Amino acid sequence: MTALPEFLSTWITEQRWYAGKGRAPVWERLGGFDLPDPDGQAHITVHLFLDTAERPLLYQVPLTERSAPVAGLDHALIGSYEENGVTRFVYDGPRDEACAKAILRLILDEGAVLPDDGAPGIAARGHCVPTTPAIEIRGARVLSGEQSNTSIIYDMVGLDGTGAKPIICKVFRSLHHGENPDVTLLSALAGAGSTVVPQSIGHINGQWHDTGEPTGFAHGHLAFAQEFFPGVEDAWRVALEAAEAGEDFTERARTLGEATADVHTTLAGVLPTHAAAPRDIAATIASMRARFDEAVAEVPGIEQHRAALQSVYTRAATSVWPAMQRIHGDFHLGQVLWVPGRGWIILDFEGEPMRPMLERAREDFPLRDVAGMLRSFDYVAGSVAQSRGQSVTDWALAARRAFLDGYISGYGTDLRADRSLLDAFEIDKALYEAVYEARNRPAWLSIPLAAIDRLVERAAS
Ligand SMILES: Nc1ncnc2c1ncn2[C@@H]1O[C@H](COP(=O)(O)OP(=O)(O)O)[C@@H](O)[C@H]1O
Ligand SMILES: O=P(O)(O)O[C@H]1O[C@H](CO)[C@@H](O[C@H]2O[C@H](CO)[C@@H](O)[C@H](O)[C@H]2O)[C@H](O)[C@H]1O
Repeated sequence: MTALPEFLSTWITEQRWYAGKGRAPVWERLGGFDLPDPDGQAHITVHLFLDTAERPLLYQVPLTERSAPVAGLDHALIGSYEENGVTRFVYDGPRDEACAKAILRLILDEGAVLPDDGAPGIAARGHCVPTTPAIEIRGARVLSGEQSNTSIIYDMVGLDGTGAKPIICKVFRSLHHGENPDVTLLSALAGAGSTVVPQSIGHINGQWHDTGEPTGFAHGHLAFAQEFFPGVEDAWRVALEAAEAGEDFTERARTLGEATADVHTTLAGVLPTHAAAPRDIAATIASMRARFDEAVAEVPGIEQHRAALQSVYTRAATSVWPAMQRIHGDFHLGQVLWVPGRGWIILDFEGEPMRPMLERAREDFPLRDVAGMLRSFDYVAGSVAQSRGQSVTDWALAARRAFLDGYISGYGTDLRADRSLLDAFEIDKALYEAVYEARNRPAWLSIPLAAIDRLVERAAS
């Protein structure tokens, strides 16, 4: 395939991971490479397409092309086109086992592939964690459910035929020059022996054309593979069920606080940290003010809090700020799994999807994650009130308190000593959520708006 056919462009714009909804895309191909198919039936190509219609966004689109349709693969068929009188059938790569297997094989074999346009250098290189046992892929399927990327689940078998743990490989759909924090942070945590994240298996690094870079090429992570926990529920579901049943959640909230502190302590031990300089504090306060303006633009009613929030931010600026370090960045109950026999497992260190990737890859304040999880317990109450008309405010308050207790006992700093600083971060997260809900789930907008009212009132008292 040389140019991007219309049917493929339409398909891309319909995918959950396509961010440019509501306008016509303008495509440019910045790179691509072929992966070997051991069966020789499929032509597997990973395309990197840039949409230049507005703010340029680069997408990773693995496809397979076949000369005849494959029985049982209709769900993955995107369309067909003619080339030199021959019809080519185009499939969504991750849903075609040939491509799914080739992606993981590149990681397990630490393979390297050349660009398909003759550009110099390596287009993609797989890296595998040395402790990964010798394993073979038995089957692959795409994870169902809402996702910003595309994850493939692999059933694995040991080379001696014995069972092996399944693997999940996240294929990043939106690509950026530089590190993807999900890979860097989860690899660093797993490498440091943390038991509250999945074990890492490996990742793929890629290179593509970028006239904005001095070398003419950009480099970034294309995919990340890790241990998969089958049949488990995320903490959002576990908490929701407990709240609806009026079940005490404080012990689990406390251990989640401890697990969060464990992640922060480990990250501070293995990756750079630095004391918060006046310019860091000023930049954070400026970003909070910018967030407020963004929220007002999306939800004009928030303007009523302008004066009160000015004093919240002014007061926060004079607080004693903790050191800066790498953090999760978008921490909420949906990012945590409850794994029976193992406990809480924390996932998805990609940071807030609405923040530029460069910002997400910098040191930040751990308070941001604490505030994120506090908001999430409030969301449980908001969701139960909406869906069942049931008030679980006390449940949420107790969970918030227990989470903070667990966090403080593990992290060693009493965050309650200067509650106004933590409140500033919580308000900031609720403003982010107001924008997120206004854009994605207007029916839930009242949840962050009620929290903003409450937090502003408390700050003023
Ligand atoms: N290691 C894992 N084990 C089990 N389920 C997982 C694992 N990693 C991710 N998941 C499931 O996939 C979902 C999406 O993963 P996530 O990392 O949040 O992807 P995305 O960044 O695309 O949203 C999670 O909410 C969880 O349900
Ligand atoms: O897609 P991500 O998981 O990276 O995060 C985005 O979507 C989340 C919703 O799925 C959103 O989280 C908000 O809603 C949750 C309940 O669905 C709640 O638990 C969170 O506390 C709340 O922030 C998240 O903000 C957004 O970045």
